[in-house]
Parts: sequence; C-alpha cells; structure tokens
Amino acid sequence: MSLFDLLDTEVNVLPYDGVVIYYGTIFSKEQASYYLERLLSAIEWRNDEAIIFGKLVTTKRKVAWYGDTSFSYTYSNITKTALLWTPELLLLKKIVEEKTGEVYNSCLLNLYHDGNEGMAWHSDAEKDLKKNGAIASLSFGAVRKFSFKHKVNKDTVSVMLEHGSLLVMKGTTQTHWLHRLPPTKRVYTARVNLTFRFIDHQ
Ligand SMILES: O=C(O)CCC(=O)C(=O)O
Ligand SMILES: [Fe+2]
Repeated sequence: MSLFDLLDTEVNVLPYDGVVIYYGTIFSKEQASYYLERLLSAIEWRNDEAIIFGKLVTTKRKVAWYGDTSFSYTYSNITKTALLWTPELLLLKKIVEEKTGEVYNSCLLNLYHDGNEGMAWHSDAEKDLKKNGAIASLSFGAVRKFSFKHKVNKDTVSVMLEHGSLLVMKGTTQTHWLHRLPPTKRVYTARVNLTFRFIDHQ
C-alpha cells in the first residue's frame, strides 16, 4: 500500500460494532463561516419540544427539520413536519452526498447557543429512519466534543467536531452505540449541526 493510499484510508472512530468516519474539515474557514451565518439567518429555528416522563418540555436548544417533501417524523414522542429544502441546504446535501457516497432525503438541524446547551445520550434509530442507514453530520461554529458509548460494554470514544467538519455514522452504529454532545463550561459561542438522514416508511 502506498503512502497516498494510506492517507486516503477512512479510519473508523469506533473499535467495533459500527462505523463512524470523521472526515475533518471539508470547508475552508471562510466558507464554513459563510454557511454558519447563512444558516443562522435563513433557517426557521424553533424551540424543541419533547415529551419526557409524560410532561411537555421545551429545550433551550433550537431545532429545524427540512426534507424532500413535508415528511412527518416522530422523535421524543412528538410528530414534526418537515419544511422544504432551502437553496443552501440543498447545496450542502449534495456536497455531503458526494463525500459520503450515500443519499439523504431529510435533515435535522440543531442550534446550540453556547456550551450550556448539549444533547443527552441517545441513538438515532427511530422507526421512521432507514435501518442501518447512514447519518451524516456537518458542524459549523464552536468546536464541541462528540462522544459515543457502547450500550453493553460502556466503552466510550470521543471526537472533537471542528468548524466546517463532516462525520458519518453508519452500519450498526445506532444499534450498538449511544452518542451525545456533552455540555461544557468552556464554550461561549454558538454551534450549528446538521444531520442528514434517510426517512423510510412514509
Ligand atoms: O449536535 C450534534 O453534533 C449531534 C446531534 C445529534 O445527535 C442529533 O441530531 O441526533
Ligand atoms: Fe443523534
């Protein structure tokens, strides 16, 4: 194997039971900052609602949900309806599809205003999602830690998600691993994350 092949090899972040590829930054700092500003202003950000232990809870984190059609999608016990792609989301989807070699029909966006906001341990294996389908995650803004924990063995692995970076979770990752975005006292600026997904069972 030549050095070129070696540099081109995709390294799995997970030791077993799934595949997570971290591509690092796929945009220049200038491009990434342009997208961050566009997403902050052009996306219809909403407070996220969830039903937890039977109670309706509103999170500080903001969310938005876009797709090919006005899909309905259920997570945290609430059914949401997708908005149709904006031009910049469609462009980002195409770039991510080319990089990851997969196709996506929807995107969940999260806006974390600062390090006080995060996302608790979960896996993205809702019944509407294609089984073992790839989930591609684009990050803009503050660098944040992203962690995986094996559901049985409790092994944990973390990656720092940089401004303008791409990560993909595929194979059996959602079956065997949880992931989270831990809150941190050290981050004072905003981060926007986009997870491109494939919704089935319409
Ligand atoms: O913000 C992130 O990097 C993760 C978001 C996430 O796990 C999700 O939207 O399901
Ligand atoms: Fe997730």
